[in-house]
Amino acid sequence: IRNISHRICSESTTMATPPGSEGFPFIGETLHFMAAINSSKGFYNFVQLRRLRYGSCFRTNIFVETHVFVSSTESAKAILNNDLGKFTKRYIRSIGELVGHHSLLCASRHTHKHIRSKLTNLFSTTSLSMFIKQFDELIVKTLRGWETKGTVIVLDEALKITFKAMCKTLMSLDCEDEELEMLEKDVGCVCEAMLAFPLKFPWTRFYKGLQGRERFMKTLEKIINKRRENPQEIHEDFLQHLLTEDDETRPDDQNPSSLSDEQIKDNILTMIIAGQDTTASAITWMVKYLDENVDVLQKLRKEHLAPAKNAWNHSNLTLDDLNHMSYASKVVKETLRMASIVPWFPRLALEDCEIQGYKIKRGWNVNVDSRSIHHDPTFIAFGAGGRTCLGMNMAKAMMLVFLHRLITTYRWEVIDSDTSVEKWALFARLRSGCPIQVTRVRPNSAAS
Ligand code: HEM
Repeated sequence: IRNISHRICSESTTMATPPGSEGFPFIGETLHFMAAINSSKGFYNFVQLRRLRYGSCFRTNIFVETHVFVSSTESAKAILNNDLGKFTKRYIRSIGELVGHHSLLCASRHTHKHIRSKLTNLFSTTSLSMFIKQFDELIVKTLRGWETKGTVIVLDEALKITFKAMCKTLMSLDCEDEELEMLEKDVGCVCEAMLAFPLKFPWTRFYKGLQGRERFMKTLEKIINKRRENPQEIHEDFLQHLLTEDDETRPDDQNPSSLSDEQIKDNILTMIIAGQDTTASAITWMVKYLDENVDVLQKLRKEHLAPAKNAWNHSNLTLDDLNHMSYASKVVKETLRMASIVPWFPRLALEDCEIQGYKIKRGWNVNVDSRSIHHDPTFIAFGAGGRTCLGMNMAKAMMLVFLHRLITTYRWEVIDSDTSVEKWALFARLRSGCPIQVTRVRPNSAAS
């Protein structure tokens, strides 16, 4: 990797730029990109076609900017590790406006480091253990409700569950809290606008996303104000940790280590978006893949229904239980590889440099094409380097808890095997939502 890093750094003026098409004057290949987003193959199809045509490093022009896509594992790791500080993360402008400029996803390198250090504290083993218990209770309750339904749309259910789980752990919001439903709708508007053309007219998807963001922020402000007015109330959640640290070190300008309200709010929204949609999509693909791989499902059932594992079914799951689910962990990993939920990781070149023998100019977007890389055994489902996913253990825990409770409570059959993906979705989501017919496995499990 170090060698590749050096190659990435060594600058040359005689080198060719990566192969590819600049498309039409001014708009480049934006229309092709939008057409892919609006098709059942999804926006990754745009990348895949060009990778096949031009190879593992190619160039295109979308939204009036040059984008390079890289799919060699070594170059990808060097870019993500960013040892030489040549790259910074950058999302397309519309995403920046929607999640907010203080979001971890968009902050400048220096601010990112500061915000990330504050948020990393929240993802401790203690908070993960508490999260697993809460998530398990939520799953058991939800699965109980499936029996009367017969047919369920896995994606819809998983989106509801992961949203509730994130809101509980971030802000202690429970199902009966009136804010929960409002926030869910608002976050939905924001997510749907992530890939929209950034036009601000009242009828556009982008505008509706911005309005969703505004409403979300107002609700969050109310929650924050209520907590400040009632400091005696005890809350064990991420928001409280951030606020307490903030309040204790006030005033902000005298203590640059505290996060401002704007930073806290943008990052609460970011963590919901980063954690809800991704994990729900991964759970849905996992159910589909298992339905298609009967041998794997049988082996999994053996692991989870063995009498020695009865303890898993009669009390809440713990972090230690999840650590002993060895075969299920492999299923989770393989699902993440095959589904490639985050299909590419966007970066910005801060200086002229070289990748795979091609010249990259300062200001170009350099995207790591993770979906292609996932067909290499050393895959990177949660990224690498200083931007590695903060919630990766949380996400894997959610998938394992869901998997255990599902296979020990129900047998299922996928009733629509269509593999088309949802239009406009930033993360790879099944268009059908994966409808399944469920039948109870045994009446004595924890979900009964
Ligand atoms: C299956 C579920 C998930 C997948 C596949 C996933 C994947 C990723 C990937 C690939 C990145 C790095 C992107 C890049 O380098 O450009 C990332 C970043 C991030 N993820 Fe996740 N993630 C998942 C769940 C979660 C959860 C549950 C959270 C909880 C809050 C979370 C929070 C974040 C945050 C905050 C970042 C930004 C980190 C930074 O820029 O420093 N993710 N995720």
